[in-house]
Formats: sequence, structure tokens, C-alpha cells
Amino acid sequence: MRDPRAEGSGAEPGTGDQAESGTGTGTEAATGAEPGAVAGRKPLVVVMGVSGSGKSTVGARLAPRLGVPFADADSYHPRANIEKMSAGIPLTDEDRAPWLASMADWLSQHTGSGAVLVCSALKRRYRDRLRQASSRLFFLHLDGSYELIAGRLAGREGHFMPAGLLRSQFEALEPLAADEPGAVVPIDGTVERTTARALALTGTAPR
Ligand SMILES: Nc1ncnc2c1ncn2[C@@H]1O[C@H](COP(=O)(O)OP(=O)(O)OP(=O)(O)O)[C@@H](O)[C@H]1O
Ligand SMILES: O=C(O)[C@H](O)[C@@H](O)[C@H](O)[C@H](O)CO
Repeated sequence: MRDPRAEGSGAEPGTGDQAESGTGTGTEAATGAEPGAVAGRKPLVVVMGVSGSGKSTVGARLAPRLGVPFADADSYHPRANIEKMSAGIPLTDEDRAPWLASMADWLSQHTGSGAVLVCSALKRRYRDRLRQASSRLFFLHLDGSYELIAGRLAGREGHFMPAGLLRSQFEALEPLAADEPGAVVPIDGTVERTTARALALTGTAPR
């Protein structure tokens, strides 16, 4: 997990996002020129999914390839949230609300530069909250089976999130709906394969 506060973007808050309109591309759908698109602008991406789906691993590789700032929402959780998860207790909507507000703030400060944010964003209403920062937000859902991810978590060390919370993560997960701009990225391959898939799908993101 990297420190998002060290990513060093010089982007100004809220730059150039007011003229944008919704895109509604749906998963796996390619977008052409969007209304309000700005030539040469970089994508504003949220890498979402359950714990252990590879968000931090893939997001940290995707951001430099896109040439945009990177943040990991894990680093923004209030201490109480970290303590709760560490104790094996799933977060509630109330626990996540201030954290999502912080992440929406971070996104709104990076609408000009584009960015990659790693954030579980498990429920539709959480993504709606993040979309308040920018209508051009594009979600990449790292998608894999419970068995695959549980196996990877069993091999992960030094992380506060207990593997025992994985079931609750899947229970909370609401996949992208057809009207949510984004794409589903299968995670059954290597890290490099997943990153390449994510990069290719980002090519369909609104600008
Ligand atoms: N495509 C992949 N192939 C093989 N292993 C992977 C892949 N992606 C991630 N991993 C491994 O799976 C584990 C979980 O990945 P990672 O920590 O990036 O997930 P995460 O979604 O950020 O989890 P959390 O939300 O709990 O922080 C790590 O040990 C990572 O090295
Ligand atoms: O919404 C949530 O329940 C949390 O964001 C979790 O997903 C964790 O932060 C993350 O997965 C831990 O590693």
C-alpha cells in the first residue's frame, strides 16, 4: 500500500469538470467522443472490488502507465475503521460515509490531471457518492471468484484486513450497473495480464 499523500499532484481542485455530462457507457462498452470531452485529457479512474481482488497491486501499476497521480483509499480510512476491520468486523454504511467523502474530495482535486484511485466502492450508492466529484469517473471492477481471491489472501502478509472478512465483502458487493461508466476486469491471470487488461479497458473511459 502506498502513501497517497506522497503522490505529489499539482492539480487544482475542481478544474474543468463543470461542463461535463453523464456518459452512461455501461460495462465493457466503448465510448466515442463524449459531450464535454477535452482533447488530450487523461482518464479519471477508480479501481474497485473486494478486498484481495488486486486493487492496490494493479492500481499502482496502472497510474504510472497512464501518467496520472495515484491514491489508495486504504490510507484514508479513519483509525476507527482500521481498528474495526482489524478486529474482523465489517464496516457499515455509516463507517464508510466520511471516508467516501474524503475520497470524493481527492477525486474532485484531480479532475484536471486525471488520476487512478484504488477504492473498494462496493455499493452503487458509494459509487454515486464518488461520482459527485466528476461525472466522467470510470470504474474498473477487478472481478474474480471467492475461491480465487481467498487463495490469494491466504498468501498475503502484513495487511490489516483479515481474510475472514472476504465473505462480507462479497455480500456487500453490488456489481456495476449498465448505466455506470466502467468495465469489468477479470483477475484470473497474472498481475501483468490483469494490468494490461485494465489499461486496455481504460482506453474506453470518457475524457
Ligand atoms: N492478477 C493477480 N495474480 C496473482 N496475484 C495477484 C494478482 N493481483 C493481486 N495479486 C495478489 O493478491 C493479493 C491481494 O492483492 P492486493 O493487496 O493488491 O488486493 P487489494 O484489492 O488491494 O486488497 P485490499 O483491498 O484488501 O487492500 C496480493 O498478495 C497480490 O500480490
Ligand atoms: O469498504 C470496505 O470494506 C473497505 O474499504 C475494505 O474493502 C478495505 O479497506 C480494504 O479492502 C482493505 O484492505
